[in-house]
Amino acid sequence: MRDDLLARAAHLGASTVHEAAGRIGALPSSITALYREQPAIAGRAATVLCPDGDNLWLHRAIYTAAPGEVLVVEVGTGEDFGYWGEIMATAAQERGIAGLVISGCVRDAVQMQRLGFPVFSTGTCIRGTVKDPLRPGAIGGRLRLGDVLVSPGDLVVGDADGVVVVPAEQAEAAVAAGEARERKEAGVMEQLRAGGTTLEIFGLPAGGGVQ
Ligand SMILES: O=C([O-])CC(=O)C(=O)O
Ligand SMILES: [Mg+2]
Repeated sequence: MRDDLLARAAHLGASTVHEAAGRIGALPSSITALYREQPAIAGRAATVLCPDGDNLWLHRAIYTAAPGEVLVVEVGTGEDFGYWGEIMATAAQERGIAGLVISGCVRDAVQMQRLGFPVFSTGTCIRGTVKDPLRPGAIGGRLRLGDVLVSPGDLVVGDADGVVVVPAEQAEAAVAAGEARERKEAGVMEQLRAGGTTLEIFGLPAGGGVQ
C-alpha cells in the first residue's frame, strides 16, 4: 500500500471509505477519537493482542512496528485499564508510528493531545497495567474488534467519525470508489443549494404530508 493511497484514504475519511468498500470494516462505535481536533489518520495495521490489564506486548510492538503503521490493539474483555499514555505515545512518535487504535482505555489524555498523537480508544481509565512476561499476548496475529477481523497490513482509517479497517487487497478499489462517491456527493450538495430536495434527488417516496 503506497503512501499516496494512504493520504487519499485519510482525506476521504472513515465513513466514506467504509461505504465505498461495501459497508465493511466499521469498528465498534465505542472506539472513538480521544480528543477534539485530533488529526485524521490512515496507515497499515500493526496488530497487537494484549492480555487483560497488561501492556507489555504494546511496549514491544512500539519497536516492531514500521514507521507509518497504526497500532491496532485487541485487549479482550479487560477494557478498564489505562493501557497507553504519554510515555508510550512519546516513544511511538519517536519511531514514526502513525497512531493507536485500541479496544480498551488509555490515560494521559491531555498530554497526548499536546503531543498531537492520534488515539482511538473506548475511553480513558486511570487504572494502570502490569507487564507480566508470563502472560500470553501476540504481535502480528489476526484480531477481532467487534465483528471486524483485522490482519497485519490492512488499511486503517480513523477520524472524528470513528475507525474503519479494510483488507489490504481491497484498499485501492475502496479508495477509488470513495473518490467517485465524494464527487457524486459534491453534486448532490450543489443541487441542494440550488433548491433541490433530498427526496427528489434520491428518488425517495415523500409521504407523511411532505409538500
Ligand atoms: O505507563 C503506562 O503503562 C501507560 C502510561 O501511563 C504512559 O505510557 O504514560
Ligand atoms: Mg502515564
